[in-house]
Amino acid sequence: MTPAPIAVALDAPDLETAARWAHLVTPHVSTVKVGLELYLRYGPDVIASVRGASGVQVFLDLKLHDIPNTVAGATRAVARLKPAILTVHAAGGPAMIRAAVEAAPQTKIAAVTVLTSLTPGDLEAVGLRGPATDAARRLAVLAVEAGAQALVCSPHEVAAVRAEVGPDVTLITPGVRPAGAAVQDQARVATPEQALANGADLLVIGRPITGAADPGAAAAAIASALRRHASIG
Ligand SMILES: O=c1ccn([C@@H]2O[C@H](COP(=O)(O)O)[C@@H](O)[C@H]2O)c(=O)[nH]1
Repeated sequence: MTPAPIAVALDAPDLETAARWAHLVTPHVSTVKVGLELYLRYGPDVIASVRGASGVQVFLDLKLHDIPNTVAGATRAVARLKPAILTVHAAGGPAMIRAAVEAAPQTKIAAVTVLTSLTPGDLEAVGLRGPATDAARRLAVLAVEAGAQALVCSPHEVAAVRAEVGPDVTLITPGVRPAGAAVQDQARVATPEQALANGADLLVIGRPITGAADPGAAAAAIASALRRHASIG
């Protein structure tokens, strides 16, 4: 069976836990995601540990955001680990995004538009007036024009972003919660089925899977619900 288009966020406090989660979920999902907590604690070794023998696709979610020269250097430093996807913040601007794209020709650079944890009040407070969709669309176009091959946005904005950037850009949505699951610190959320129906290519799901008693079973259940939905819808 083809693994589901899910990136499991391995936000674990230690390497052993992350490697165990990766081992349990990789039969069911296409991708595992390494974020700041794990990478800052363990560095490059974490990639081999979570990739394991399965060779699952690794998404390195470092959300780089600095001047272009610094981001180019940081991107070169991690490109040798061959992550399939690496994130930068779209708000870093076109020159920064282009620097990342040129520094890692074998890795998809994904630009984060508007963090899924931000509420309308938060957006206003950081000077982004108007709906999240407006900012996400604007940042998406800027990032794609600068060479980004993928974008990160919430399931609420993904249809509008797709309409702006067309079918060839990979759209990645965190902020995904199965019906009834706790929303936690996320703000703009939807179910896995809704996120896919809205046009997402890859769903980022962390705690609803890794916080389950059996993360492998939780990943398998979401994957099979998505398959059922796709065959009915
Ligand atoms: O806008 C964004 C960008 C990245 N993330 C990351 O996705 C996961 C979500 O984990 P959950 O446990 O499913 O909430 C996490 O690693 C974030 O750093 C995001 O949530 N929103």
